[in-house]
Amino acid sequence: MLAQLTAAFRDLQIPLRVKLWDGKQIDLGPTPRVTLVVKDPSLVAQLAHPSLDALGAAYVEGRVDLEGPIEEAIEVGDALSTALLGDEPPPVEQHAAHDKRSDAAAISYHYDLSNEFYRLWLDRDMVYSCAYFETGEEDLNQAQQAKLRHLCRKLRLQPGDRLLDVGCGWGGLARFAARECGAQVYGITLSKAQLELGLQRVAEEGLQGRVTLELLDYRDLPQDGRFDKVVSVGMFEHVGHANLPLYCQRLFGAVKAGGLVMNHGITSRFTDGRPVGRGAGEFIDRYVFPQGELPHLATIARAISEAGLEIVDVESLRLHYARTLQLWSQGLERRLQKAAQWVPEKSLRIWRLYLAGCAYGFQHGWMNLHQILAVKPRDDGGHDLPWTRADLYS
Ligand SMILES: C[S@@+](CC[C@H](N)C(=O)[O-])C[C@H]1O[C@@H](n2cnc3c(N)ncnc32)[C@H](O)[C@@H]1O
Repeated sequence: MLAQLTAAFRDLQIPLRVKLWDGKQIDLGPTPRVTLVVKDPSLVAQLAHPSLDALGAAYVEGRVDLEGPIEEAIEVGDALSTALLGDEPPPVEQHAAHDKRSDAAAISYHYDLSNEFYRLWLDRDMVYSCAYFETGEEDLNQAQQAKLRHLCRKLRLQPGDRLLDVGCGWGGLARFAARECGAQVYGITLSKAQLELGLQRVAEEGLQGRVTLELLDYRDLPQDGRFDKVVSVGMFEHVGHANLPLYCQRLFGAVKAGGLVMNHGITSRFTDGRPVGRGAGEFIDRYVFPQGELPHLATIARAISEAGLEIVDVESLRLHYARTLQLWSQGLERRLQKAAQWVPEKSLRIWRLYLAGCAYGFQHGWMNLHQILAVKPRDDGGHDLPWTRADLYS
């Protein structure tokens, strides 16, 4: 078996050293930058067919260790996987059925991990979604504030506007919209840990009269058109293909006629929503976002339109998310020892791979990020948007 592996690795020219359990070493290229320490002989067969899921699982389960910078390990892992498996896209996957109970469990798994852990590498406001860079040189705090401003501008938020924030996280956008734009905000999340810290931060800023945060599933949103504007940021990735029509109907039912809806989230590269990256999608599903699904822009655009909303503006921010994830990953890598105090070793290994891997995936176009702005037209077909986008950049 080992001879097979050595033969498979020959001539690959990848800067990787494989250190085996018995002390033997195989260098795949002249100047290895990353070392894969294989602790378990039964892994040899998998190494000859290295899907990113199998490689990631071996690291998460502690059957291999990595030496070298995490972003280089991702690059080398992808090179190895591409060399030995080729670049065939995976088959179309079956999409999961989603219900409130399984969605709540999936959300708790990810977001209730530890507020202290997330605080270590997110920005001050703990915004957990793609930031917005005007030059690419900004730090995370600046870029997340710019993102919140960009969203509020696109929503043309006015003092007194009633804003619904679907999937509000730790409440960064809700507080920004109340503080900077004078909006009345109602935010919902399914994560108890997020809600607890979110409420604490609202109170610390004295915004209790203007920001209400609650634990609520989007399926239970009021449907009487009471909101002037609706925003959903980094949330619809949890909804699932099967429920996209229902999700969009709930947004439609929540907003008044003439009101605006912003859906900001990750979209798939493939129109049929199949996962990308030789097993990277399976890894994310298994360890990072159980039940997460990425629809293509065309799929979410169809669901939004069929719900009765009219799409008026779409912006791709793929490279903004690559940069955001790179900054998150670098932040975590700088604080690994502290992070280990807040989460088990297995979780730390998962989040290290997830952040560095997604930075790489966005950079290489495995997925995209779209902000989709829509209006709920009034009966006469009118709405209140200005004629041009000039106000966004003034
Ligand atoms: C990636 S976080 C984004 C948080 C926030 N919008 C931000 O940008 O920082 C996704 C959010 O969606 C929420 N969420 C996911 N599924 C939900 C559901 N079924 N109902 C309500 N909220 C949900 C999660 O609880 C979490 O707050």
